[in-house]
Amino acid sequence: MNKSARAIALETLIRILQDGSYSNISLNNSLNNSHLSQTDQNLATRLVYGTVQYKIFLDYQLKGLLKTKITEKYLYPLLLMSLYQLIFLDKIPDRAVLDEANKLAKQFGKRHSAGFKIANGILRSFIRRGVILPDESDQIEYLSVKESFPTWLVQYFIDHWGEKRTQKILQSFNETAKNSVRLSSLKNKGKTLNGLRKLGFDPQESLLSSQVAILSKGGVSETDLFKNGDLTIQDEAASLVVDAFDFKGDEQVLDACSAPGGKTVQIAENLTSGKVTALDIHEKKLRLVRQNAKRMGVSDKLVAKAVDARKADQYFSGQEFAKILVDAPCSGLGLLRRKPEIRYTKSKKDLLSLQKIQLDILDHVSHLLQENGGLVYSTCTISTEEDEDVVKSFLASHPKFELVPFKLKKIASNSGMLKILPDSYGSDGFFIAKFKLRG
Ligand SMILES: C[S@@+](CC[C@H](N)C(=O)[O-])C[C@H]1O[C@@H](n2cnc3c(N)ncnc32)[C@H](O)[C@@H]1O
Repeated sequence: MNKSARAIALETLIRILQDGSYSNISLNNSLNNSHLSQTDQNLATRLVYGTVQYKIFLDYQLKGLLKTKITEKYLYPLLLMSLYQLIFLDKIPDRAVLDEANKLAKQFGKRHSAGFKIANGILRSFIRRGVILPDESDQIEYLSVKESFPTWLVQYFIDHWGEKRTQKILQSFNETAKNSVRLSSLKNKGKTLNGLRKLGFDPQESLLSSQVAILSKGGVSETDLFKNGDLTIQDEAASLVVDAFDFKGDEQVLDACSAPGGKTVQIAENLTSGKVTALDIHEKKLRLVRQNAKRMGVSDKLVAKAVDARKADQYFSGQEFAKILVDAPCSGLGLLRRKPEIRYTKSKKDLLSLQKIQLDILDHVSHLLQENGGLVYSTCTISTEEDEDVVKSFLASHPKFELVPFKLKKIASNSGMLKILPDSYGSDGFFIAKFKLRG
C-alpha cells in the first residue's frame, strides 16, 4: 500500500525527533522512496519542517494536557505534527486533523493500543483551550517559546544584537527559505532566465547578486536547465563568498573544505588555464563535488583529494596556491531556515570547539599561499566565536596576513569582513573575511 503524505511525514519525524536524524536527509530519503504527487510531497515537507521548527512552541502547548505517560514512540511526534496543523495550517479543518491523527495512530500503534484515544483526547482538549504562551515579563522564556528557540540561543542573540533585532532575527529564521539558484557564468544568462520563465519559475533577481535568481517554487532540480548545468541551487549569501576573490583565470586555487562543491564549481567557472584543488576530510563527500563539477561542465578544472585540511601542509610542497578558500565546518546557525533542528542540537560549547578546528585549518593552509595571494574565510554561521573572533585570533598569530576590502556584485566590505544576518536580505546568515599575505 502506498503511504500517505502524513504517514511519510510522521515516519520522518519519528526518525528526526526520536532517533536524532537530520531533517533534510531523512525527508529526502522518505520522499525518494515514496510515490507521492508533487502536492503531497509539498505537504509532507511542510509538516516535517514546520513541526521540527516549532518543536519548543508545540511542546509547550501540551502543558497540562498530558494526563498519561506517553510510551509508544510514534505518539509524541504525532501530537506535535497534529498541533502544528491545528495552529499553523488554516486551510486544513480541525475535523480533518483529528481524523487523520486517528488513522495514523491506528497505523503506527501496537495492536489493541489505546494510542488513538489518547491522541484524540489531547487534541480535543487543545482545541477547547487554544494556544498558550509564557508571561511576557520574562522575555527570554517568552521568545524561546513563541519563536521556538532554546533559551541559550535567545540569550545569545540578545547579548549580541539586542532585544528588538533578536525578535526580527528569530522571526526571520522561522520564515520559509527562498528557492534560490545561481546561474552559471559559462552559460547565457538571458537564455537561462527565459527557460525558467517558460517553466513557470518566475525568476526574480536577488538583492545580493545579479547572478542569482529567486524562484517562485521548488522543483528546479528536476528540470533540464539544472541537469545541463545552466544553473545550480545555491543560497544568495553563499554565492557571494567566491565573488570576494578577483580572478585572473590562470591561478592555482585551493578549496580546503569543498564538499558538496557549490563553491568549488563557482571557482572553476572563473578559471581559464588555472585549476581548483578541492579537499574534504570525507572521501565519500568528494563524489558530490565531482558530480557537481561534471554537471556544471567544469570537471577539467578540478583536482579532488580526500585530505584533512589541518594536515594540508604535509600534502603540498610550499606556497603553491594564489588563492585559498576556507569555507569552514561551522555550527550552521545561519542556516536555521533550511535545517531547523540545528537550534536544538548545537550548544554554546560547540561554538568554541568549532573555533579551534577553524583556526587549525586556517593555520595549516596559510603556509600554502603565495605572497600577495588572497585567502577567503567564510562560514554559514553568525556566531562571533566562529566569525570575528577567528579572524582576530588568526591575525594575531599570523602577522604577515592583513584584512583587505572587497567589492561584490551589489555590496562591498570596506573592513575586509562582511556579516549577513538572516533578516537583512532574507538570505541565509553568512560571514566572509578576506585576507592578503603581504609580500
Ligand atoms: C561548510 S561545508 C563546505 C561547503 C562547500 N564549500 C560548498 O560550498 O558546497 C564544510 C565542509 O568541510 C568538511 N570538513 C570538515 N572538517 C574538515 C577538515 N578538517 N578538513 C577538510 N574538510 C573538512 C566537511 O566535510 C564539509 O563538507
